[in-house]
Amino acid sequence: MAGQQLAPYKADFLKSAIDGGVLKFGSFELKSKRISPYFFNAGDFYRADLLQAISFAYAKAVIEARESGTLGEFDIVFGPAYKGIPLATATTDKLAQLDPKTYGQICYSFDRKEAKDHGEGGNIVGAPLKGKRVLIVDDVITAGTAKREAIAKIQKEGGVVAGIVVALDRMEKLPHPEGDDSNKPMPSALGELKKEYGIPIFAILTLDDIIEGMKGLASEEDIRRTEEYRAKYKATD
Ligand SMILES: O=P(O)(O)OC[C@H]1O[C@H](OP(=O)(O)OP(=O)(O)O)[C@H](O)[C@@H]1O
Ligand SMILES: O=C(O)c1cc(=O)[nH]c(=O)[nH]1
Repeated sequence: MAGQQLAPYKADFLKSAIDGGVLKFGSFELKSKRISPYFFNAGDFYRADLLQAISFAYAKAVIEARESGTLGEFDIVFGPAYKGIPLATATTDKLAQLDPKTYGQICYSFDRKEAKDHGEGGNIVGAPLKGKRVLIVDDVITAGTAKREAIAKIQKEGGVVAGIVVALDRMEKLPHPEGDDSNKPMPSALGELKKEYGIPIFAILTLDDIIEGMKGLASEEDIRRTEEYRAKYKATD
């Protein structure tokens, strides 16, 4: 059964992602330029029930991380443009709904990909980041490039990054300086970012969870190609 080993909220989330067609199979070029046989398109969580499912899963993951001590306190939920924007706003709302006492006053904000030069101007929409502890909510981590960009923007505004939560950790290694196809071992993007910035980074699902959850739902060919991809880009940690 899909996601049998997973916490119920993770298994429900995986089922929503598969049923909602968010998890796609084929050939996709990633931000890192790798060609992947699968793609997790968080932009497809556009129906109200799917948005509820994704925001519930993020909120549960955040609450769990706070309760276990993995994640410290935060003031703002930040969604990197573009796909992070609805994720961060919906998660803020869901956190306050699930635990109004703890999260009723948290705020959200997000960046613009291009600065606005009229009206209120600037790069950030929503709560000002200066002096605040900021939790980044994004869809997927692959090579960590988008996460580095988000951290730099937050720091430039005077915010302090408290952690990062994503829906999916693709468990991929960083690109090798000699070329991405060198087949040389490399550490994971997630692990290196954690070390470099000293912040918690956690995911609702990993690629391993997805492969397990695909069994019986996706074609044997899609599963085989995804497993081959995992073997090729698997990180050392
Ligand atoms: O480089 P990584 O941190 O591993 O993440 C990969 C990211 O790349 C994509 O975002 P993109 O910048 O393409 O923006 P989008 O949200 O507008 O799709 C995708 O949504 C992931 O968030
Ligand atoms: O690495 C990416 O660009 C990427 C991977 C993925 O599964 N989904 C996505 O939106 N982006």
